[in-house]
Amino acid sequence: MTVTKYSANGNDFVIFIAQEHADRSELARKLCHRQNGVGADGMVVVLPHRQYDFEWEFYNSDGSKAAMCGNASRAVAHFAHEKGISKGDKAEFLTGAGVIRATINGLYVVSDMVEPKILRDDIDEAGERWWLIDSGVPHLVAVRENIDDFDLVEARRLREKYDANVNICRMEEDTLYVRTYERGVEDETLACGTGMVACFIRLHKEGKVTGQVKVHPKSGDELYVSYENGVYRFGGKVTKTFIAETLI
Ligand SMILES: N[C@@H](CCC[C@H](N)C(=O)O)C(=O)O
Repeated sequence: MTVTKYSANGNDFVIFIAQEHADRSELARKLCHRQNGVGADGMVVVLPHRQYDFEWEFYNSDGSKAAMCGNASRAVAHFAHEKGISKGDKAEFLTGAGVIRATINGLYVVSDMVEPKILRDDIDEAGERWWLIDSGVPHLVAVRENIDDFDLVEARRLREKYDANVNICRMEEDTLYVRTYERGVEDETLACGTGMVACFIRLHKEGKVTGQVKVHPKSGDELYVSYENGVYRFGGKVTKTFIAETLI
């Protein structure tokens, strides 16, 4: 099977085309394995769809399925564009969280995110106020002055308790710094798109940001998140790292 490997600012994915839905959890675990497989945070299966350019199945590296992945949405939009699955500079595809519309400009890809849901804004844990936001998948968000000391043991506990990804973020001038412990990878990842967007949403709802901000995930790359005409939008570069013939 031929797979394409992408990195979206350090969040990496194995992508391939299939013709029908199937339970591919075992395959996701194998391909995403860092030593015995290709190695990735997630796996995307591109499937035909009557109405949209395509639809996807998204799997985390532990084989669990997720409704949405912001970074993979940008990587797969680039993949579909290159393969001619989508036409022009736009891609429209169905995820478990709804339809994503992406714009491809060279390696720079912008995704219009699904309408978010604020599930809770009153969670007190570890001396902080957390919001639980569904930006396609559930994210806990805390805003801090310092995000250098991300306690991964505590993040793991919160991830289990709320069945959510866990983010801490800091706003400094016009830049949002974000760190994310990802559900399904069960560790901190170098970037998480829906996590960066969830952090922006909290700050936006609290009136602390307007328009557009630069975002730096742990990888140190620069992306941006914005709110324009009622839509949360998220953009940054993607990297196609290799194409491989897998034997597993
Ligand atoms: N890395 C993703 C999020 C992938 C899904 C998440 N791990 C979950 O299971 O909720 C992103 O860029 O948004």
